[in-house]
Amino acid sequence: MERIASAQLPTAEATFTMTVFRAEDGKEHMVLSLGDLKAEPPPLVRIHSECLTGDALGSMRCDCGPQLQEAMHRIAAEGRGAILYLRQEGRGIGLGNKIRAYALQDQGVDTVDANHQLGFPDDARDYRLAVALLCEMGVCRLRLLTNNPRKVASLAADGIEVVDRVPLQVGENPHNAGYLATKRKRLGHLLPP
Ligand SMILES: Nc1nc2c(ncn2[C@@H]2O[C@H](COP(=O)(O)OP(=O)(O)OP(=O)(O)O)[C@@H](O)[C@H]2O)c(=O)[nH]1
Repeated sequence: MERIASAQLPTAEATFTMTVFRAEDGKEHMVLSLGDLKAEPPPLVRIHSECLTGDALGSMRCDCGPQLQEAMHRIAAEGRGAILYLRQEGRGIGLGNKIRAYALQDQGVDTVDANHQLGFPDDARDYRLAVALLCEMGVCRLRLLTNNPRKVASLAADGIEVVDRVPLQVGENPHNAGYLATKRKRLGHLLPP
């Protein structure tokens, strides 16, 4: 993981430091950070997977956009923390394939079966990327903003101590109710029924 550049990024929530890293496959990933990440208590961290449709366009098919906004808001409120923005669009299958999966979901297939019909696993992400970024920043203990127990387990398996899982339940709407229900029932996300 190569550190490329860092600069200040003023936003409505806070002025974050944005740092770009390049992985061995050439993909660029981003960390938005605030305050001293090595101080106690362990910082609030969000590991966010790229979602062009939700993060940039405000799509209501998923909860990604509101989760990103809420993570920025909570980190700003604490005055320290980080968002790792991983370029693993579409749970790792890429934008074109995610839209193929959306087209299948438009015909009634759920998000997991749509991935399978396209020949992908339900979740193709690799959190070793996140571990490499955390190690680069010297963060070995954190409080993780997520509803996804798989994320917590992946980090723990690679030696990152998740001292607390902080739920991030925002952005439910009539368009994504079925999608969220599938995340809960088939992907193990800790979401209210
Ligand atoms: N393949 C696929 N990817 C999707 C779909 N909807 C959203 N995504 C992607 O899912 C990723 C976000 O993952 P989620 O499963 O929503 O949440 P998570 O990161 O596992 O868990 P949280 O930390 O609780 O948010 C982003 O990369 C989105 O682009 C879909 O229907 N199909």
